Amino acid sequence: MRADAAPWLIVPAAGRGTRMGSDRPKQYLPLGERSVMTQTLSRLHSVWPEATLMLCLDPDDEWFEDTMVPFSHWQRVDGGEARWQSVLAALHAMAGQADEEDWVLVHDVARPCVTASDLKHLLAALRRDRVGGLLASPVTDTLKRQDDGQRVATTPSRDGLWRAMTPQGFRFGVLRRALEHARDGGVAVTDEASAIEALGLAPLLVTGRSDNIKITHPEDLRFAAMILESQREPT
Ligand SMILES: Nc1ccn([C@@H]2O[C@H](COP(=O)(O)OP(=O)(O)OP(=O)(O)O)[C@@H](O)[C@H]2O)c(=O)n1
Ligand SMILES: C[C@](O)(CO)[C@H](O)COP(=O)(O)O
Repeated sequence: MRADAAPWLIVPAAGRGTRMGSDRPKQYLPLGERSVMTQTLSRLHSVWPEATLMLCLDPDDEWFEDTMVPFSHWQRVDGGEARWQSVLAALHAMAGQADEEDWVLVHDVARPCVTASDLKHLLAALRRDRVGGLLASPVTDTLKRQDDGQRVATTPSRDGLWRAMTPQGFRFGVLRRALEHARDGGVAVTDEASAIEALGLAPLLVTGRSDNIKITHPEDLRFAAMILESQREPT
């Protein structure tokens, strides 16, 4: 792969959106004039139009058919029960096509507000690094740990704590090894970075905008619409 080549893109979109509680998986809900999925794919495409996209979908997905995928090169992959299984399925589908050293960026379909400038900044930082890493934002709230009920047990320090976001980017070979290692060891991982950490490596934290939110609950959808509107304004 050329040093400035586009990364591979994996978009896990096989979730069912249970916390959203809508009539369809949240990636198919309208967001402005598009669906959440089309908005997210368009943001990625605006930076890497020539990239190959691996799009993980629920094998029983009934909603995808009308979705506009802006990429010329893309493949549909059957997702798994958990997010990490969807990502691992995509990596397995890339075997024989990707080189061990190729960069792979994994981005949640549920994060439609990621900006082009954060995407470019992330990849540039990863290319200077030996491990890889993720967009993240320092925690700004005071944190509480609950007791056995719903009362405060302690107030842990937020010093050094970050919110993990996506994209998360690693080289193809190490990311596949990390997720297979997590699978074989029964390690519960909710993102790619935690699988890499379980190999004993330390992913790089790349500061990203805090408005790269993950749509999880109904109010997040309204919030995402406002963020997209605000991002149209010159900053
Ligand atoms: N088996 C799964 C589960 C999740 N995802 C994807 O992983 C991302 C983060 O997951 P989350 O926000 O938790 O989405 P859902 O699983 O859809 O939501 P919920 O947990 O509320 O059901 C989403 O882009 C989702 O589509 C996936 O590809 N495969
Ligand atoms: C990958 C992620 O978006 C980073 O914050 C997050 O871990 C996904 O978690 P979820 O439990 O699948 O929503």
